[in-house]
Amino acid sequence: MKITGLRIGKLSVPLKTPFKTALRTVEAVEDIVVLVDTDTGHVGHGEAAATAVITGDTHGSIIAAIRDCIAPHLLGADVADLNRNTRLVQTALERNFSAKAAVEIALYDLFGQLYGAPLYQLLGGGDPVITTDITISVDYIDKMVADSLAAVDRGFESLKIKVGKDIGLDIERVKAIHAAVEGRALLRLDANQGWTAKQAVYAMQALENAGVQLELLEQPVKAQDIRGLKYVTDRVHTPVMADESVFGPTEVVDLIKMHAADIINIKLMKTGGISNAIRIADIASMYGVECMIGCMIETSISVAAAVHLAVAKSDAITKVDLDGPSLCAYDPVEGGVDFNESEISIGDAPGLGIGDIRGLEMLSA
Ligand SMILES: C[C@H](N)C(=O)N[C@H](CCC(=O)O)C(=O)O
Ligand SMILES: [Mg+2]
Repeated sequence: MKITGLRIGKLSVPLKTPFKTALRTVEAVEDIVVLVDTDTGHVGHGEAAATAVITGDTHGSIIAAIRDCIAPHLLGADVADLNRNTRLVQTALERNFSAKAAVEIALYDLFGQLYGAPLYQLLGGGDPVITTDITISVDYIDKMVADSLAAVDRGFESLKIKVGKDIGLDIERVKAIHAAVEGRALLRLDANQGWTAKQAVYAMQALENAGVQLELLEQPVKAQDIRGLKYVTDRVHTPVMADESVFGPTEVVDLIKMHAADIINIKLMKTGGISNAIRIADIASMYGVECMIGCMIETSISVAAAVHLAVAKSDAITKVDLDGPSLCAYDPVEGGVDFNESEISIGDAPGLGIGDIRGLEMLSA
C-alpha cells in the first residue's frame, strides 16, 4: 500500500456550551483534517487542533506545515514502513506538533487498515473500553455547581474543574462543587497556568484544610515555570500534574528527574502524534510515574487515536480526559470509536474505523 497524496480540509462542529478555561473561551471545534490517500483506495484520517495559546499552532501554520514540509516526504512511501514514515514526519520541520499529530494519526490509521486490525491491537492490545471525565468550564459558582450536578446525573464519575481565574473565587468554586457533589464524583482541578506557585500552595492548603479531597491539580503555574511547578509539587499533598509544561519525551525525562510533577498529561497535539506519545508512556512506566491521556478541543477523529493509545498503554495511562467528542453538539464522524457519555469503546473495524465525515470542507491543493 503506497501513499499517493495528502488532502487537507476544515471541520467545524459547534460545542454544546462554550468551553471556558483560564486561557480561552471556545464555542466550536474548528480543526484541520488530513486525508492520506493510497494506491489501494484506503484513506487514513487525522485531525489537528489549532490551539495557539498552548501549542502555538494556527490553521495557517498547520496547513503550511503539512502541505509544504511534511507531505512531500511521504509521497510514494510504503504504509508498512511505519517507523520510517513517522521519523520523516518528525524530522520534516521543527515543532508544529499539531500538524505532525494529524499526519501521524492518519499513518497509524492506514497501518491498521493494512493489517486489517483495530489500531490498539497493533499497539499491543488491551481492554477496548475506557472511562473519561468531563470538563466543568470556569464560570459563576452557581453555574459550575449546576454543571457539575448535571454531569454526575449523566454518569460521569470524574469532573475536571477549570479554575485559575481568581484565587479567592477559585477556592469558593471548588468548595461549593465539593459540597454539592457529596462524594459522587472524583474532582480534578485544572488551573491552566492561572496561578503563581505561592497562590497554588495557598489554595491547595486552604482546600486540604477544609477537608476538600481532590484527585489531582493540573498545571497550576505558567508552562515555562518548571521551578514553580516543583515548588507546588513539593508542598501540597494533592498530586500535581504537568500539562502545558511538557510536550515531548525529553521534557518528560527532565521533569521526572527533577520530581517537578507527580503525573504527566499526554496529548497527541503536544507530542506530535502517536510515536512520541508511546515513548512518553514507556518512559513514565519505567519510572513508575502515572500519566493522563488528554485532548484539546477536538472531534472523534483525533480523539479516537488517543483512545486506541490509552487502551494499549493502560499500564502507564491510568487517567483519561478525552471528553472532546462529548463536548461537541454532534459527532460528525461515521464509524470510529463510540463515545457514549463517560464510556468510550472501540469496535472491530481496522485502523481507527473512520468513515464519512459530515461537514468536512476540503481545501484546494
Ligand atoms: C478538553 C479537555 N478536557 C481539556 O480540558 N483540555 C485542556 C485544553 C483544551 C483547549 O484549550 O483546547 C487542558 O487540559 O488544558
Ligand atoms: Mg490541562
